Amino acid sequence: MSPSGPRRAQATDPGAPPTLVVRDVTVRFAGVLALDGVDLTVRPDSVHALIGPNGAGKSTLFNVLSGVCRADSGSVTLAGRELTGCAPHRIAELGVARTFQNIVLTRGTVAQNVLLGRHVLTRGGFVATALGLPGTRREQRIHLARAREIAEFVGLGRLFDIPVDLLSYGDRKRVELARALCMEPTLLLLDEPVAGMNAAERARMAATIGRVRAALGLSILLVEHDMGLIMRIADEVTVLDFGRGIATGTPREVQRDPEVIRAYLGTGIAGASPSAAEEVGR
Ligand SMILES: Nc1ncnc2c1ncn2[C@@H]1O[C@H](COP(=O)(O)OP(=O)(O)OP(=O)(O)O)[C@@H](O)[C@H]1O
Repeated sequence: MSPSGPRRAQATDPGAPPTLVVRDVTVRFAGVLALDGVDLTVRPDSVHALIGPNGAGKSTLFNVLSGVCRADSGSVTLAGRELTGCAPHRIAELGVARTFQNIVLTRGTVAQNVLLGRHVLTRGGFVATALGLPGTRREQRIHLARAREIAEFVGLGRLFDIPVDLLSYGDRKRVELARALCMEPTLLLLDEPVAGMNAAERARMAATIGRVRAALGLSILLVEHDMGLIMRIADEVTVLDFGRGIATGTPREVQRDPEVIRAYLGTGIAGASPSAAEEVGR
C-alpha cells in the first residue's frame, strides 16, 4: 500500500469508544418477531461475525444498520452518532458501507462500478459532475486515482478497465468490496462475502479481508455461514437465534457454547469443516 493509500490502522486504544453500538433493537414483520431486543457492540479495528441458523435475523439486522429497514424500537449508534431512523444515503455518508449476499453490480467496467462508491464523497454533486464543470473534473481525477488504488489493493488492478460481465464470480464479489471501500467507511458490512465461491476464491477473499482490516483501520461486521473463515478472521462473534442474541465471544468461545450448539443442532457448528480460508495465513 502506498503512503498515499487508504488510512492506516491506529494502534487500538482499549479505551476508545466502540465503532458500533446496537442496543435492544426489535423488528416485527406482521406476526414475525425478526429481531427481539438485540444488543451488539463492534470494537474499533475489529472483525466481528454475525452468525445464526436460517431465519435467525441476520439480514434484518444488516438492513437496520444500513437504514433499509426501520427498527420498531432500540437504538443504533456509530462512533457515538445516532443512526436510528436515518435514511440509507445518510448512513452511508456517516461511514457505513455494505456489500450484498447476491452480487449487485451495474453494467460497465470495474472502474465505473468501483467509482460508484465515491458518490457519497462527491462534493460537486451529480449534475455538476455530469456537466464536467471545472472544479468537478479535478475532483473526478482524484476519485479515479483513489478508485484505482483501492482496486489494486483488493487485487483488481489489472482488471480495472475490464467490463464486469467478463469477470469470474470471485472477482465480481471483489468489485463489490472495492466499491464499498471506496466510500471510506468506518464500518464495513459484508453479507456472506465468500458465499458461492470455490475454495481458491474463498481463500483469496479471506486473505483480502484480513489485509483490509490490517491496512485500513476500519471495523468489519460480517454475516457468514463458513465457520472455517470465521474461526480464521473474526475477533468476536455474535450468535442470533429466532431474532435473539444468544451468545457473544471469541470464535472458540461461541463454538463451545451449549446454547449455540443447541441452536445449530444438526447443522454442525461445533464440527464446522475447515474452509479454504484456513489455508491462508493472517
Ligand atoms: N420482509 C419481511 N416480511 C416478513 N417477514 C420477514 C421479512 N424479512 C424477514 N422476515 C422474517 O424475519 C425472520 C428473520 O429473517 P432474516 O432474513 O433476517 O434471517 P437470516 O438470519 O438472514 O436468514 P438466512 O440465513 O436464511 O438469510 C424470518 O422469520 C423471516 O421469515
